Amino acid sequence: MSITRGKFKLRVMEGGSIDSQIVVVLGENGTGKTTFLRLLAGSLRPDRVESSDAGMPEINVSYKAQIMQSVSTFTVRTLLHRRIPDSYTQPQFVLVVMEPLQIDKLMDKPVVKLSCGELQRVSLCLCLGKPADVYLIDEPSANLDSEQRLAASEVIKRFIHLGKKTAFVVEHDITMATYLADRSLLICVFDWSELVHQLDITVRWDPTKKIPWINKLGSTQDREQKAAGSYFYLGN
Ligand SMILES: Nc1ncnc2c1ncn2[C@@H]1O[C@H](COP(=O)(O)OP(=O)(O)OP(=O)(O)O)[C@@H](O)[C@H]1O
Repeated sequence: MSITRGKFKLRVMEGGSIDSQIVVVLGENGTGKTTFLRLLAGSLRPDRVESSDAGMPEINVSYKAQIMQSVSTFTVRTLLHRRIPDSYTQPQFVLVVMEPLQIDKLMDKPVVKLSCGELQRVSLCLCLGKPADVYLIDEPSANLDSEQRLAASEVIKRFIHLGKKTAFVVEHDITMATYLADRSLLICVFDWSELVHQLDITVRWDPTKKIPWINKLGSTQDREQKAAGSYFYLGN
């Protein structure tokens, strides 16, 4: 499937994941990691879906956004009670998630007064507290100090493995990413212009398939594009 947002285009190829697996999504800023997670979460719709995706199963997901904001005047306790009423009192969830994230210290604070790091811990708790098969966690280490980053990694790892769930985690902190990853997925920008020069090929836009297409070596199109110095021609 693919999605276009302004000048940015992300193409996602078919893949798979298994239970008890954490897939860490890596890539430079702006390469589309959040866009990929939001596609999986269903909060963004692809503008093109290949036929092989047609049988994609409906997945029950829980998503933690990268940018968290809250103007809620509720206390953390009220928020947990409203959003994850079953999980937040469940002994195993308390032990595996809430205690290591030190949520008990935040219970009586109004959400609007939480620091960014505190809000991050509460957001992670809310995400994991929602029953789901796949957890989509965007930058859980942002705003956390090194001790809390370690705690957050352990929480995610134990929760996903114990519950035999699947997680896709976007992470820039390489220590945390290495610790978390059962598997890694690199989202990259493919620099065609560099590659076509190295291979001495030319590429044109195929209007029917709506993809870039490599010209046959020595063909009229290939020779014309080389003569014009236009190795990678995508039209106007
Ligand atoms: N609403 C939008 N309209 C136009 N372009 C957008 C929109 N949202 C995102 N983009 C662009 O899509 C590209 C991918 O954004 P995305 O947030 O998915 O990247 P990212 O890999 O998560 O980045 P980061 O590591 O900085 O969080 C960026 O170039 C961004 O500017």
